[in-house]
Amino acid sequence: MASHVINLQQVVKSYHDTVILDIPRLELDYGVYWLLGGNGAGKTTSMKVMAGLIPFQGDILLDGTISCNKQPVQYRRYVNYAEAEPLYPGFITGSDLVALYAKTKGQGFKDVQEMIDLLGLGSFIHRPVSGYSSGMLKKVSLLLAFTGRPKVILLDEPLITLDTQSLPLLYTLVETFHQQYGVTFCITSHQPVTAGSIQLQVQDKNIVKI
Ligand SMILES: Nc1ncnc2c1ncn2[C@@H]1O[C@H](COP(=O)(O)OP(=O)(O)OP(=O)(O)O)[C@@H](O)[C@H]1O
Repeated sequence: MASHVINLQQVVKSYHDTVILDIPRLELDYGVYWLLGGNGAGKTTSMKVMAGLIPFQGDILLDGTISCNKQPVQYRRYVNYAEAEPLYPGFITGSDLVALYAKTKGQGFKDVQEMIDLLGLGSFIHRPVSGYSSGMLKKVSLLLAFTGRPKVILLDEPLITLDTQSLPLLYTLVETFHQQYGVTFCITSHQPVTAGSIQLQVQDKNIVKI
């Protein structure tokens, strides 16, 4: 039987003495998941834990073999994350970020220049990010989440600050990466990004399928 793409085992995340997440087990197979929950429920914390970006107790297995806590570098190579409100040092350019990601993530499924053109980033990608609007920053962070050859892409509030013309482009990228490249998505959003997404909810510190 095929392994689960993501398998959370006894995951507990606390900030100081306050337990924010307590997830005894959660198994996610290939799919597009839509993560719901009220303000402060723990959606962003869940995404950062699944991205392997913040410490937590327990473990997460990718494809049944790669442990987030024991093989963090390998794990993070295959799990991409775009945060809700991206922040980068002001002096760096979008192109610098793309070059850095290309170097660390390796050859991507899709040509980066093609995605730059698709998302309309060409006119500012060579400028320092200190001059970007929040929507421009958001587009760059989304582009970076689609670099390399991820097995999982986590998108935290990908729709906020994006203009209406960009929404269908993002939907297309998600569909393409899911259907053609076999990528599993977990997305927090106030509206579904794709039809047929599987709903999850952060409820009482746990993540449950609804
Ligand atoms: N760095 C931190 N230090 C301490 N507490 C934190 C930290 N980050 C988040 N929290 C707390 O963890 C809880 C969950 O926060 P989180 O940002 O994950 O919620 P969320 O569901 O994404 O909320 P929202 O919908 O408002 O963005 C909240 O009570 C928040 O105050």
